[in-house]
Amino acid sequence: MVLKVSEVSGSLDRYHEEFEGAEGFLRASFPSFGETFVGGMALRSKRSVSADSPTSSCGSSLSVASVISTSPSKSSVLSASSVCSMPIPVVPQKKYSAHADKGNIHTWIDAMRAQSPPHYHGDTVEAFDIETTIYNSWLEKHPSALSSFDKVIKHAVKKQIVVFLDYDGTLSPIVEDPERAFMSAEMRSTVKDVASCFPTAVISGRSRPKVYDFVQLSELYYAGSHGMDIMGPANGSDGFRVKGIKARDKKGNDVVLFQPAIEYLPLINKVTTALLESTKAIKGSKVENNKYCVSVHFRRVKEELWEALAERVGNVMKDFPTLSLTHGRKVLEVRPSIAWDKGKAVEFLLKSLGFKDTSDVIPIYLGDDKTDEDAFKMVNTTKYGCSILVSSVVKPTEAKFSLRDPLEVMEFLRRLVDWKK
Ligand SMILES: O=P(O)(O)OC[C@H]1O[C@H](O[C@H]2O[C@H](CO)[C@@H](O)[C@H](O)[C@H]2O)[C@H](O)[C@@H](O)[C@@H]1O
Repeated sequence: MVLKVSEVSGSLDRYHEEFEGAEGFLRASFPSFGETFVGGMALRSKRSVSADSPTSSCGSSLSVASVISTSPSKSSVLSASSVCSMPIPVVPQKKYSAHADKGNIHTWIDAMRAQSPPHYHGDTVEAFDIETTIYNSWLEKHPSALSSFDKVIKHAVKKQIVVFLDYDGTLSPIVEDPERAFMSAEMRSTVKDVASCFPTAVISGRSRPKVYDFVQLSELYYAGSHGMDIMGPANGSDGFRVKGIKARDKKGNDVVLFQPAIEYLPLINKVTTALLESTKAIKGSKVENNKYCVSVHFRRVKEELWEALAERVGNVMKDFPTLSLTHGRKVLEVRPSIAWDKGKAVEFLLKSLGFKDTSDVIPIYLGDDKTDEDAFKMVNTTKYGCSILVSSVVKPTEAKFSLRDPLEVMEFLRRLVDWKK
């Protein structure tokens, strides 16, 4: 059986209706949940192949050599005098849902699946055709940033491009073991070239020192913990509404360190200990402390144990009412309930770079995950902003453009460099 394009488009529209219906239901049932929930297209077949199946790493081995401290507890990059005198900025509180009832647990699990939907590699050539047709129909709404390259750089002659890069799934392929998510030497050298042409920042859910260890390029700006730990340039940051702490990196450069969730540090360490204890019996689970947030990984846990794991996470959360849960690709993330996200980090960095008027700049943001959606939204509010989702499967997204995988990301970045040169 071969479906006509119109029939497939119909399925896609029906899917969107169902997704929106589910989101409406969730909003009604859990008023605060709409802020974090994102659904996704779960095209399932009996013999599906995961979009996130382990990919071999082509990365080089990494050594710990950085301008940034690798110990989350030490601020070795800072000159002591700079740290103490600055007030901790007050960031408005934002409530996410973290109730551990069964309804929510299933919602978390569905939301995690939605971020990593399987490829619909059905049993037949026709099934493959359907998948391709549905993907192509989605591509019409989120065209490839490669085929639309001229559109992306249309205004770039007179404006300054600033590049924002997510790490996992964007610069490095998704792999089973988060400790081995290396980026390739080619990608590193490409990002280095990008940074020699445009201001470039990496914005990751990882802790800042950890993502630095993976990337190993001192010429970039880094925001770790989903933007809650930013090291940016000192120039141009004066006058910014929420000031960072003036500091100096190991090379003697002036930088600004901005950590809006700093007072949550003891709590994050406490919840990490509690999560480690409560999840240790679940085989394959992993708790990763990302300094201002904590990831609980489901990727190596058998699917039949996902509910038990989510339930344990939910039970721990009951003791931490000021923390919230969000989700990503086979991961639940515990974070402070503050109104700060990757979008705010992009805004902060743009202002820190001196772009108070965003119509002077072309921010280009590339990311693959739910938490990148906040950054897409922010970039879309700017006149020339370019938001790019990295995904080889259909996902609901705010991004205007798409790229399939880190290899296409590298090709896109190369074209940016070539265009500049
Ligand atoms: O914002 P990012 O840089 O994309 O970080 C988001 C999370 O990425 C990592 O987890 C994801 O990648 C792992 C390695 O490929 C994969 O095993 C895992 O299933 C993914 O969720 C990282 O380990 C998390 O701490 C980050 O929050």
